Amino acid sequence: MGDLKINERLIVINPGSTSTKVAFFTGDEKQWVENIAHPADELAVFPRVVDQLDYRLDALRRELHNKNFDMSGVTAIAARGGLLKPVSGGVYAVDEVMLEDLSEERFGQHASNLGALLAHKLGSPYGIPSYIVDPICVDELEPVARISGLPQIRRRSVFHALNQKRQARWAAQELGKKYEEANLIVAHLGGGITIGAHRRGRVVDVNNGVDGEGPFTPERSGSLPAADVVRLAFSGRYTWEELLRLINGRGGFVAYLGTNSAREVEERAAAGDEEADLIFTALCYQVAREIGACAAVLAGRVDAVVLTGGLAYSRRVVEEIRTRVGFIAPVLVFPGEDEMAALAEGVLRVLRGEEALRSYQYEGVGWANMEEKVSGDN
Ligand SMILES: Nc1ncnc2c1ncn2[C@@H]1O[C@H](COP(=O)(O)OP(=O)(O)O)[C@@H](O)[C@H]1O
Ligand SMILES: CCCC(=O)OP(=O)(O)O
Repeated sequence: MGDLKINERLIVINPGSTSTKVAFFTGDEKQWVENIAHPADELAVFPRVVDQLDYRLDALRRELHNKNFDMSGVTAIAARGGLLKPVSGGVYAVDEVMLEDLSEERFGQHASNLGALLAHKLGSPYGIPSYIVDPICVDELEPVARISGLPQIRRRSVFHALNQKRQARWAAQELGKKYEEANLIVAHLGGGITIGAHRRGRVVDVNNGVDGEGPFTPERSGSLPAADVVRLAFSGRYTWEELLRLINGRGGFVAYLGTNSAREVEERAAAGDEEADLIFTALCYQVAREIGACAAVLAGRVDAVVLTGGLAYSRRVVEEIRTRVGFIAPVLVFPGEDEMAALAEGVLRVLRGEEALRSYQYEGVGWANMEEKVSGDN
């Protein structure tokens, strides 16, 4: 008998704030990936993120058409998952309830909300099923981690679940353990920064990466003294939108130094710019402090600290963090991220029967009372 292996054919869709990435996989092999740029002036005409749907769909269809791509043989579409109700990590079939929540932006605005909507619009005319994998709303917080300090404000879990869980699996493998057996602290260090305490396969605490929790980042403010935020909000100097934009988009390096490029800040610091040097050090310091907090969450039983995302390419970032947290556990460095591969791998695990498919409409964790509209401003 010949070694007959039929590979799954997957389209992967990942909408970001200024581009939509699309890739084609046969099995685990990435055949091609394209980054469709969406210029700021073209996006500016859409009041809400969800209003960009048809515009991005046209661009996606154009790209596939230009490639003479044949949709008929596609097994499944994997898409980045956005702000939905809180759910456990895993792979979810795109269903009507999910599509409705996203169309109405019921849990907030984020470019990743468009993933499932685009996948469904692209695939359903051909009967191709769509899935999301470890969406940014993965919420595995323990009850104690949900307490903010004010009953009116509930902590929620919004983080780079897709990349964190993928890198955590790699780290566990390197340690000779299963993800479900390991205690890990994973720091995703990109334009946004989230740091999660992974206890035996569940992220029991993590800073909310879009609502201003945790370290500051190349373009986000991170946690701020609450009373000062109130003073700023009522100073008359900023509109609601401007203030939210300072927290998310125009904070961090952008606010202090006018750039969101950590690479540029590092170069400026190396060339003798003292302000750049201080701010760069402060980012690493805040990341280390958050990692320390996660070590306490895990009661000190930590198998490894994992650094990932674009900033983990920087030797200085890694060394500054390692110097402060190396006493906790070995520091493993997996620079960058490959969300397209992570999405494909998740759907393949389900198609191959290695992981159970989850249902969005029948699943949900956390908050008993979801009547208030959550955030919605990012
Ligand atoms: N070699 C490097 N040295 C320092 N910073 C880097 C390096 N490579 C990428 N970065 C920084 O990483 C950040 C982007 O991280 P990335 O994970 O790609 O972001 P995003 O969240 O946009 O996907 C940028 O600030 C970029 O300057
Ligand atoms: C915090 C999770 C979502 C997020 O902010 O992703 P990006 O950093 O890629 O914008």
